[in-house]
Amino acid sequence: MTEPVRRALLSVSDKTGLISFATRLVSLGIELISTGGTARALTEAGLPVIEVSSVTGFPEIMDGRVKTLHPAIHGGLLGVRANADHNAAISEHGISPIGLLVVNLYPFEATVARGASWEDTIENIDVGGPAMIRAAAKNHDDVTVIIDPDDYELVAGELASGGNVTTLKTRRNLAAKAFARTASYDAAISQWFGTQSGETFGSYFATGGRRLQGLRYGENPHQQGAFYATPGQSFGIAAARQIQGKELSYNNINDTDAALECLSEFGNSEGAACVIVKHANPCGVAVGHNAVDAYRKALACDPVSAFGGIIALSRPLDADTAGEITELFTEVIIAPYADEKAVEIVARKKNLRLLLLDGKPMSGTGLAVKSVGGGLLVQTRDAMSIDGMDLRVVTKRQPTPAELADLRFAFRVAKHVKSNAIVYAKDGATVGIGAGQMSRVDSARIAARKNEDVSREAGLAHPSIRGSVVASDAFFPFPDGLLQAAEAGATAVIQPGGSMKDADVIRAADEKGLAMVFTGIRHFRH
Ligand SMILES: NC(=O)c1ncn([C@@H]2O[C@H](COP(=O)(O)O)[C@@H](O)[C@H]2O)c1NC=O
Repeated sequence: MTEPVRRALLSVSDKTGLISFATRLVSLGIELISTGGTARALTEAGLPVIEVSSVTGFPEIMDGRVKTLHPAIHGGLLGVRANADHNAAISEHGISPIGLLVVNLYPFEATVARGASWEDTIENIDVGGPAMIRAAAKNHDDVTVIIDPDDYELVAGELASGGNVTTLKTRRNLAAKAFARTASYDAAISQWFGTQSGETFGSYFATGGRRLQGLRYGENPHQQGAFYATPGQSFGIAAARQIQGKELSYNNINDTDAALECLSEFGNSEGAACVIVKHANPCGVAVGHNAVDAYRKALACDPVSAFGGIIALSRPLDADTAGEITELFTEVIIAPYADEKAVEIVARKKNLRLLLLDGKPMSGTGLAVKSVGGGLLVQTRDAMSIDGMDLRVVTKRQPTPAELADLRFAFRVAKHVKSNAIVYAKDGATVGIGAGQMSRVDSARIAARKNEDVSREAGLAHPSIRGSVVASDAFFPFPDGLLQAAEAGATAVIQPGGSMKDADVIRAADEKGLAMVFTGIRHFRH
């Protein structure tokens, strides 16, 4: 039988909701113990509070590095109330049991995010807080632990209705949350140390997250899922704000992420950019004079696949673009901002999800983590851009300036298409995308065949792929893929190079009069 809470220890960096919660505790007859800043806030609010230093008989020392790390506190948290020996120790040492612990930690992740100095960052590693959280969570049979102001309401409600006792279910849930929080906190610390020392891939790897939303299901309805943000990071899909529409699904989030990552390739100087994604692959990408121009050009690549797709724009969503996008069934639109008229237009489609980044970056740095059977594959993100590559023309013919611009565009897109990736482009727009084939020749062929269908459907006299350029995410192992692209009508090629058969591939390009550029860098994406 759990004892009612008589004493609560509150030690919080984030003081959101503290006073109203503590007021409710006092009204339930619960005594408050607290550390320096928290005690000050409570006293200023007129609440009775006992300083931790009077419980420990020891002042807070070393700039607060040692304040709650004392047997009088940890004995009060860890003593098992049903254990006679523990109770004897409690009496012998004059320890007061603590039934409720409220702690949130020094803001380490936020400190790193604001680029603080080494000293400041180190001081923001909380030691006493996690020690108490772990103690209380371990002893959850007797102690309720709160690490998140969001849980104040639940606990205050249960205490009030349960005679100052919370339910075991709640205490267990809060203990699980508490251990996840300290693990996630330590993950952030260990990753930060790794990046500082250059030892990113040490013998242990820790990762953590804060739940942004539960998901109705995972990739398929029989799977469960949730979406977590990496603490301290504020970019990409996890930083986006949903303005309207149905709840995001697992696949929506995954696809929107793919769209944003691709979009992040295009700087503002390249004009407005639009990426349309279906099943994590772009099915149309373009740059244009403005958002609607970019959208039209991107859509023209594969309007059939774009049905039910994700549309990402690098410029604010305006009324023209919103009007055209809403003519087609779309799952998600994401843009940096949206003007009022555009929001109104999108609102006519109540299920259509509109997400805004509010100026936050589309992509960022850090590690990419993928789960495999029994483990995690971890790598640095593919931050290599064509702007940083040493391009080398390997054919007799040099690409024209227009071809070169399209080659650079196509290679940027190929980086975001699942391997084997082949991307045909013309005038700043994709005209054919071959994704995820086990053979590069098949990717080249599929993209060309699709373009023929699309061009016929659009009533063009010739497939628009004629006179395009082509990018390959990795080298052509043989001339066959390149010959396939030449047959489709490509006039220039960009690829990493590095195949044993490079000489044969270059010869084939020369014979067909193609210009070919080697990047020296490949962009596998699986
Ligand atoms: N050193 C300790 O014994 C210790 N005990 C609690 N803390 C932290 O001190 C913070 C609250 O401090 P204050 O009440 O002074 O604002 C909390 O984030 C809590 O996790 C500690 N600080 C760091 O380790």
